[in-house]
Parts: sequence; C-alpha cells; structure tokens
Amino acid sequence: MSTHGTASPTTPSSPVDVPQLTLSDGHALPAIGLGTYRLRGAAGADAVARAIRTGYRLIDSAFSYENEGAVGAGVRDSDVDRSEITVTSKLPGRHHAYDQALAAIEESVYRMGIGPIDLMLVHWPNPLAGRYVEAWQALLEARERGLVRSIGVSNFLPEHLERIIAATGVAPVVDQIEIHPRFPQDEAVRWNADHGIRTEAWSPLGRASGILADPVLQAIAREHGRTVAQIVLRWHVQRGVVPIPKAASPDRQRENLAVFDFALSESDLARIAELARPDGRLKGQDPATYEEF
Ligand SMILES: NC(=O)C1=CN([C@@H]2O[C@H](COP(=O)(O)OP(=O)(O)OC[C@H]3O[C@@H](n4cnc5c(N)ncnc54)[C@H](OP(=O)(O)O)[C@@H]3O)[C@@H](O)[C@H]2O)C=CC1
Ligand SMILES: O=C(O)C(=O)[C@@H](O)[C@H](O)C(=O)CO
Repeated sequence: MSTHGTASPTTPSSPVDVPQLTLSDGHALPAIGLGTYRLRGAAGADAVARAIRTGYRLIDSAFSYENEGAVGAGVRDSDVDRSEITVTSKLPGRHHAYDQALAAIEESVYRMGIGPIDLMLVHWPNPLAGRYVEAWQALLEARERGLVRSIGVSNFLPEHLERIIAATGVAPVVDQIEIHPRFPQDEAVRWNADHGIRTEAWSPLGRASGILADPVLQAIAREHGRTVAQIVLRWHVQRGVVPIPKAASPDRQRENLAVFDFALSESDLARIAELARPDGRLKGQDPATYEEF
C-alpha cells in the first residue's frame, strides 16, 4: 500500500481487465502501462512477469535502460499469450544515423527475444544533433522489414513532429512525453490529439517526488477513498493520456491498475489543473534543447 495514500487502495486479487484504445494505425494500445526504468536483471524480469499476471498489457522499455533482456524474460515467464502484450522500446539518440538505427533496432529485437517489437519509439529528438528525420525514416524501414509493428516518438514537440510528417508523410502513432499534475502539457496533448497521435505520459506520478504529498491531491484522494497515486493516474486516463507508472512491488502494481472503477468530477479536474507550474518539469529536460545519447 502507498505510504502517501489516505485510504486503502482498491486492490482486486484477479487480473484487472485494462481498457484498450485504438491507435491511428489500427492497432490496440492498453489505457495504462508499466514503466521499467531501473527495473533490470532477475528482479526486473520478476517484476515484469508479476505485472503482466496482475493485468498489465503494455510494458515500456528502452535500449538505454539496459533492460530489454529482462523485459523479454518477464514477458516469456508471465504465461500470458505474447499476442496480448504490447511491448515498447526506444531508439537512443546515439543511434539516429539511418544504418546505425536499423542495427540498433535489430539488436533490441534480439535482446528482447520475443519476436517483433510492438511499438518502437525514437527516444529523444536531439534537435542540435539534427538527425531525427533520419531516425524516423529508419523506423519506417524497420516496420517495413517486420522488425517492429507500430512506430512512434518520445519527447517530440510539434515543431519536430511537423518536420518528420512533412519529410515522410507518416505521423507517429504515439508521442510519449513528460506529464504529471505539475506539468500537464495541455497544448501538446491537444496538438497530438488533433493530429491523430496518442499521448503517453512518462513519470506520470512525478517519479514519486513531492506530487504524491500534495495537500490538494491528498484531499481529493480522501474524498474518493483512493490513494493519491490512483487519483493522479485517473486524471491521466480522463485526459485521454496513457500513463506508464513504474512500480516494482506487486501491491503498488495492483494499486496503480485500479483506476477504472471511479471517476473524477469536473471540480476535481479544475482543482488538479491549479497545480500546474510553468517550470514544472522534474529535471528541466526541455526537448527543444535537451540532448540524450
Ligand atoms: N521517454 C522518456 O524519455 C522517459 C520515459 N520514462 C518511462 O516512464 C516510466 C515511468 O516514469 P518514472 O520516471 O519511472 O516515474 P513514475 O512517475 O512512474 O514514478 C515511479 C516511482 O513511483 C513509485 N510508485 C509507483 N507507484 C506508487 C504508488 N502507488 N504509491 C507510491 N509510490 C509509487 C515507484 O516506486 P517503486 O518502484 O519502489 O514501486 C517509483 O519510485 C519509466 O519507468 C520509463 O519506462 C521515464 C522517463 C523518461
Ligand atoms: O528514462 C528515460 O527514458 C530518459 O529519457 C531519461 O532521460 C530519464 O528521464 C532520466 O531521468 C535519466 O536520468
């Protein structure tokens, strides 16, 4: 149970049936997923397998997390049919050059060892290095070759999205960006929706920083008899955003999935909107200038 919660979380013991959304390429995307940053090795594989048994059907990974092997092992160990699970990986900035990108994607597929990757994202645009159009072209080729099924991006601003769409005529199905109550990114979410791009939220719980102790969120949690984490995840879901909270323990994994049997009111949403801050990014990683390799 969360130490930040004000009530016992709803923690059903049978697998949760997570609603599915439809991407612009026709494939399904679960409405919530599991983040895996820092879940590695045997403990990571165990956490992923347990999460899938609990009901998670979307697992987020990345070449840079050095855990694609553990994620693949968790998927295999879960005893849930592979076709029911959407596994994401991400191409790192150091491999944006076309040939290197294709080799890195092949490597991600080998590391996971579970067949084609369901959703491959360009991790960061790295606009100063300036090769993200090439990286996007490589993802298109990887899809053509059957290495990956759906393709998208992460941390792309409208200016980056406009450029890759103009260059290739193909829009990503997903843009995974930083979103939490202190940094809701209303304009980016709206821009993506207007262009048929589904927004996913990274660090949806604010990486368990001060957000979970926020008094406004704690009051709303008390009123609904839920934990603060559940209130925040429900807020994402009601905005049409797919959160991918990372949780290592089975209790928290269950707690975070139990957000489909209650709703926040307009007044709750208005109170949460007040928490937004112009400088609300967790680590100041503005994709207009930040470069990650
Ligand atoms: N595309 C990108 O550039 C980025 C993508 N990501 C992806 O997004 C995922 C999620 O973001 P992340 O940065 O991990 O942060 P999250 O916002 O998901 O927060 C994770 C932290 O919250 C804790 N936590 C989870 N559930 C609860 C709960 N119910 N109550 C209290 N604490 C809880 C976790 O603890 P514990 O693990 O101990 O349970 C962990 O410390 C990443 O794991 C990664 O997959 C993240 C950053 C950037
Ligand atoms: O975790 C990721 O996906 C990242 O892109 C990292 O930049 C992460 O945000 C981080 O905090 C690394 O220190």
